Amino acid sequence: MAATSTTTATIGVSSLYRTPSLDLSARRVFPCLSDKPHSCSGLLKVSAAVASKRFGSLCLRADCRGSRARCPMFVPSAVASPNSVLSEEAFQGFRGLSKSSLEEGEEGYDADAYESEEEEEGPFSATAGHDENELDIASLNLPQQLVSSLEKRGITHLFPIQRAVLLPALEGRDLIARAKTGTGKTLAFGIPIIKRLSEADEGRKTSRQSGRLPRVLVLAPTRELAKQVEKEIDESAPYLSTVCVYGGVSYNVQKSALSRGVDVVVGTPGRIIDLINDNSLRLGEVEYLVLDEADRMLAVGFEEDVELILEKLPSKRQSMLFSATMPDWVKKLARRYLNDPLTVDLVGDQDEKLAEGIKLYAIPTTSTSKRTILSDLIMVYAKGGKTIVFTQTKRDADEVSMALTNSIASEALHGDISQHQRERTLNGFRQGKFTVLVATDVAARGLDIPNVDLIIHYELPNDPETFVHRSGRTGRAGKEGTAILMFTSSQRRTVKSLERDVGCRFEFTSPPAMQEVLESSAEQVVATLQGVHSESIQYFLPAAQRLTDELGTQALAAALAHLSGFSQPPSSHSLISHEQGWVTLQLTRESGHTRGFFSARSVTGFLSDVFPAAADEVGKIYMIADERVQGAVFDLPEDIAKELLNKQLPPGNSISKITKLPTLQDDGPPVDNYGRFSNRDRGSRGGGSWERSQRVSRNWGGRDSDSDEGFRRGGRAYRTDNSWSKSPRGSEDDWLISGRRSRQSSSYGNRERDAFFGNVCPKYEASEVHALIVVDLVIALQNVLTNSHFDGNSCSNL
Ligand SMILES: Nc1ncnc2c1ncn2[C@@H]1O[C@H](COP(=O)(O)OP(=O)(O)OP(=O)(O)O)[C@@H](O)[C@H]1O
Repeated sequence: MAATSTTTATIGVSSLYRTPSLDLSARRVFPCLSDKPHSCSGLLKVSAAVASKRFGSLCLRADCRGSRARCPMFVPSAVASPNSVLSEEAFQGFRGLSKSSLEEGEEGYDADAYESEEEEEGPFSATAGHDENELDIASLNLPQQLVSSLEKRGITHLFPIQRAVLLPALEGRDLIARAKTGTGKTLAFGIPIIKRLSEADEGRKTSRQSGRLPRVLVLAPTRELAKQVEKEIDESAPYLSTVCVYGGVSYNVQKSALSRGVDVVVGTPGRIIDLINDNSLRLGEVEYLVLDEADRMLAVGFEEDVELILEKLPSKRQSMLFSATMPDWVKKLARRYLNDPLTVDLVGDQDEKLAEGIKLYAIPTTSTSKRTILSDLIMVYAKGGKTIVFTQTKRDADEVSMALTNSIASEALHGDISQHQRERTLNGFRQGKFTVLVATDVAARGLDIPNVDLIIHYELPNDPETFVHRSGRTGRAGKEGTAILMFTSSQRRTVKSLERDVGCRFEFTSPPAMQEVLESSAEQVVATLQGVHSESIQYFLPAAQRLTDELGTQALAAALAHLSGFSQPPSSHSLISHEQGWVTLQLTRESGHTRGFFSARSVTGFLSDVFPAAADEVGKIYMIADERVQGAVFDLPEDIAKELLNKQLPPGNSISKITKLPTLQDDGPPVDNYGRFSNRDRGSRGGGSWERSQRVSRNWGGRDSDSDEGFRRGGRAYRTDNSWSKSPRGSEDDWLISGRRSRQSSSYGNRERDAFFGNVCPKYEASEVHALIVVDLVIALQNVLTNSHFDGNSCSNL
């Protein structure tokens, strides 16, 4: 420390932007950097985005350090290249980033020393004279038309990623950028490109020339994202001609739009290649290239197409690459096709990757209870707002959507649905014609649907990135939102891994109790009533008057109950399986009264002693996770439970009906796809999560169950190396500790088997199906035997 002389200049970013021209270099803003001999030119750390919750507080700070040893300039990685623009957060996570930087293998820098200096100043030290209003878009010397069209859409201040990208993009630098979901990446490249195109067009007669070739090419991995980017650019700069090209629709419209002359082409790689081959799209005049969601290109198998397109671009151009992660292929692209790129990272490895304002819940379910719980979750957590439910497969998306439609208007969105229908569905959802969209991961990335209140991960995502992108469909543009992860008992550990990988915390909670569902549906009905037209009300007033006279508030309550779909009283349901007609009880034993190890077997034994009918009918039994409590929860049919609750119990034991599940013990291996394909890589848990995630992404691409443009490179992975992890059968039984088969579990078996063959048969040859049947039987037998070890009674069920 003593040997270091540190000069820190902290300057409000507005002083940068208020200069007459935005075409400034950092050195002009911080003259000390270039003028003073001690200033070690290039020793610039621009902490471009210190985002407050409201994206409000931003400062740029230049640190001129007199010591070579301690200076970020000497970090020879691309991330910390002399002109890198990094957030404070990114700098905190610098060590991890530099590992995965483009110039791997070179010497690192003393991150600890650097951090200690950070601490002295405080990583987010308030900027003297910083004023949010100084950053408003109107004062940035942008084209007036652009400012007005942004203003019309309520966009008056730059978001952090936009602030961070603006200056270097205007300087013509190539960029690699990373920011959290929903934080405005599209306009981050959109605004500078539009500004430069507009300036170039000023006074040019030929700017509207028919047949002109595109100057901007934006590559997006999915049709939906491409359309969205096009919309954002078109709405921001309607005076430019923007054309979107993607597969699944006729070529003619796209070709004639291109032939009329175009400024910006946004598209998916497959269709772009087709149009190039057809000579309808010529890229010889492209000055700006944007690769949006570059890692996703890899995941959906667009590597070759992207490279082919990049080869066809003029070498003199500006390129901007946006990517959530940096798989090897993306690094390779950056090395090969970007010119001395500047890295803008507003995420960093240590931080939560989700936008702030997204509340996360994890809710235990079983495969049989999922659907019932789902509609309750939507009722209680979305409260009539927009919800996106994510499934793993197209089939599930269809089925879940169909099942929901009985109670809530919903539609499915996945890759097998025609492009036109997908667009109709998305528009309907945007306009609020229906409130629940059930989608595969095709919809997870990039879709910007305003005001989505709730995301439900009906099935666990395959990797942390998918979780982040799915969840990022809510809480956009600084708004609040909720994401709920549904998991089964055997997936609890996976949920914990997810927390670690994403850097987030779930609130573990039970499925909504019936009371909550009733209250929420009453609230929604009341809200709907408020929307009834006053004229319509007049027609019903006499009847309402009569009813009120006869029944008082009962009349209104009856109407609310009916409109909520509860004309009949709700039946009780299990908290474990959510099946109707069942209740969940908790047995607790005081510590002095236990004989040996308290287990599921002790529970059945206990029930046999107290009330044999209960032992015969008991459903699933789970031990309570809290070590200080000797207890278990179990399901019983409602009538049996009532009788049991009236029985005299041996001293030290108590049984009660519960309305919320306590935390239960974990059993069995995780049953999901999460990180499965990266197990080998993960074995050495040494790499940072950025590094790990590359491997996840690469492998994940191979099994995408619903990728865009028909890029389906793997079948449904029911059978994996040594497990049946996605098989719908048996997953429950894997962790079932129940001593006996109950009515519940036997019905489960049939249903699941049907689902299994229904799912598998269309995808497999007859011989494979036979093999699957055999394996299925073997597993079933193993389960029975396992249970018979556990509880001799099970054998009698054979
Ligand atoms: N400066 C701004 N002020 C207000 N709203 C903005 C601003 N910039 C962008 N938005 C809005 O925020 C929303 C999210 O922007 P965008 O889709 O570009 O985010 P993103 O970072 O690309 O998200 P994702 O990673 O999910 O693709 C859009 O509706 C956009 O219009």
